Amino acid sequence: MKTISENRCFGGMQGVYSHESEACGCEMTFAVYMPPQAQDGPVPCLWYLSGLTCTHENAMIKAGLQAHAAEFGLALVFPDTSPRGEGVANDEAYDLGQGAGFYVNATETPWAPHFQMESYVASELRDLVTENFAISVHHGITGHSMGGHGALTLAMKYPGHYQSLSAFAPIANPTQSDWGRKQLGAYLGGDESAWTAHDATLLLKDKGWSGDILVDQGADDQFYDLLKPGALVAALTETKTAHSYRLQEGYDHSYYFVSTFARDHIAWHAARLKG
Ligand SMILES: N[C@@H](CCC(=O)N[C@@H](CS)C(=O)NCC(=O)O)C(=O)O
Repeated sequence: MKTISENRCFGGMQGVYSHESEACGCEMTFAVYMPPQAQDGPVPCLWYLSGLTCTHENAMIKAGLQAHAAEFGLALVFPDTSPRGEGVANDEAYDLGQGAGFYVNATETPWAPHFQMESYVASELRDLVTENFAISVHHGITGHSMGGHGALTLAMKYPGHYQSLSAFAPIANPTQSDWGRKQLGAYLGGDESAWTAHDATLLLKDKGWSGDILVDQGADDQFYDLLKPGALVAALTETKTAHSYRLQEGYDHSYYFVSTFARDHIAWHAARLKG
């Protein structure tokens, strides 16, 4: 693991690091925020998965999570959204390839050799940060848009991995959306039965979630129709999953929306990760 930068931030440390990823077969960059409480021993860890076009950096500099993480004593991990580099497959579209890994393990050409973001986030990077930082066994997960999809699906796919769950404007029903069908088809192939394990709405009905879920969604989100929040809310209701779904009047899809509700999400996770 290489240190790219470390900056004191709200009494803790915002770091950016890179490492050679076995899962993705390339160098991966990620960011970790350690709160001041970590000086006294391991702290719970909140994973923040970012959306389309993002790197580890967008949320780190725009979501304003660090002040709240310092207040509540949570570490933050910001993974990249895909493998990157010259030898890594890409596409001209902003929503496929580099910057758009969708948190799945690709099985199809040309993506399969590097696009293994599910294993990367759920296993490899988790092991790496747990070994190298004062992080406890308590992990929560959240994310925005494609990252909200990643948070919801990884939490349900890996029971026991994450003890708390929330999302900001998640891609909630990707098998029924152009933000999903295109990418799941490219990465996993045309057999749609392979897609269902990567759709939060379908996973909720199939496997469910053992805890409760906080979802914030902007009512003026310019991508509202692609995100399909209604399908997720219907599944939450149908499965009697405890949740707080908040449709936020006037808010769009941007980091102004994410940063506005960042403290509520940190408080949600902190309350569930202390036990
Ligand atoms: N077509 C848009 C879609 C991308 C987009 O809005 N991405 C969201 C996540 S889905 C984002 O977080 N963008 C980066 C940022 O706002 O810093 C663009 O390329 O700007």
